[in-house]
Amino acid sequence: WELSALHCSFYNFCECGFRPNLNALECELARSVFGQHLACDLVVKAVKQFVETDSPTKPLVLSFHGWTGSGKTFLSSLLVKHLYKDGTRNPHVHYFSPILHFAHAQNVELYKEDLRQWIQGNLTQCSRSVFVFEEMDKMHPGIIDVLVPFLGPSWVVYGTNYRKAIFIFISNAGGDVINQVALDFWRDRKDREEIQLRHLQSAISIAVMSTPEHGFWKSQIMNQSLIDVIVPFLPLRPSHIRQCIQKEAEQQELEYEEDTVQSILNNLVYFPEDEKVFSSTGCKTVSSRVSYFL
Ligand SMILES: Nc1ncnc2c1ncn2[C@@H]1O[C@H](COP(=O)(O)OP(=O)(O)OP(=O)(O)O)[C@@H](O)[C@H]1O
Repeated sequence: WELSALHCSFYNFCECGFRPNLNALECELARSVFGQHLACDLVVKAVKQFVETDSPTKPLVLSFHGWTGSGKTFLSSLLVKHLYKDGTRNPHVHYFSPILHFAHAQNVELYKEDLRQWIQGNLTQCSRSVFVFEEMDKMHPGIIDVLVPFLGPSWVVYGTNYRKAIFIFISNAGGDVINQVALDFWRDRKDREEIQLRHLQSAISIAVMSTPEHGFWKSQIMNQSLIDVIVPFLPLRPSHIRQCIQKEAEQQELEYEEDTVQSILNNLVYFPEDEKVFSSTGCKTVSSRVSYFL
C-alpha cells in the first residue's frame, strides 16, 4: 500500500485508476503485435513522453491509419490495458462508433451537442480519460469539430483539466498509400523495418483531407494541426498471419498441425493478385477460421 501511495504522489497520476505501466506495454506490444514496428514505436514514445509530463500543454491526440485487420483496434486496447489499473474495464475509457452513436445524418446537431457535453462532463470527473473514436472514415464530417476546443493548447474549457486526456482516432483512410509504400519496399527488396514515418506522413494527411466521408474532412482538427502523431499500420505479410494463427490456437488451447495452419493461410485472399504479398483482411478473420479449421 505504502509503495503504491508513494508512487501515486510522486507521479501525481493515480487519479481515476490511471496507473500507466509502459514497460509492460512495450513488452506486450513486442510480444503480441506482429509486423507493426512503426506503430508500436510511435505509440510507446508518444505516450511515455506524455504521461511523464506533470502538466502537459495539450492532450495527446493520436490518429491510427491502415488497412483492415492490421491491428489498430487491438493496439488501442493494449494501450488502455496498460494505462489503467483495471485496464479496459476502467469507466474513464470511452469508445465511439459512428454506426452506434452517430448513425443518422439528420441528427448531426444533436450528436454534436451530446458529444460536447459528454466529453466535458467526463473530463470534469476524470482528467485522465481516454476517448477512442472508431471508423472515423464513416463519421459525418462536422461532428468531430466539437472536439476542437478540447484538443489544442490554448483553449480553456471551464472546470476541466482537459490537457491530461488522450484521444485516439481510428480509420482505414490512408490505407492505400501505406500499402503502396510497403509494396514498393518489398519490390525493392528493402527491409520492411526500414519504413519510417517520413515515408508516409504527408501522403496519409493528403488522403484523409481528400476523403469527403472522413470525419476529419475540412475539419479544423487537421487544419489546425491538432493531431500529435499520425500512426501508420502496415499491411500484414503471410508470415504475420501465421503468427496470428499460432497465437489464436494457443489462446483457444487448440493443438495444431503445420498442415492445418498452411490450409488456413491458403484460404485467405492476398494482394496484389499476381504477387500475393499482403493479406487483404489482415488478421481479422483468423479467430473464426482457427475455430473452424482446428
Ligand atoms: N498486427 C497484428 N498483430 C497481432 N494480432 C493482430 C494484428 N492485427 C490484427 N490482429 C488480430 O486481429 C484482430 C482484429 O484486428 P483489429 O480489430 O485490431 O483490426 P483493425 O486494424 O482495427 O481493423 P479495421 O480497420 O477493420 O477495424 C485483433 O483482435 C487481433 O487479435
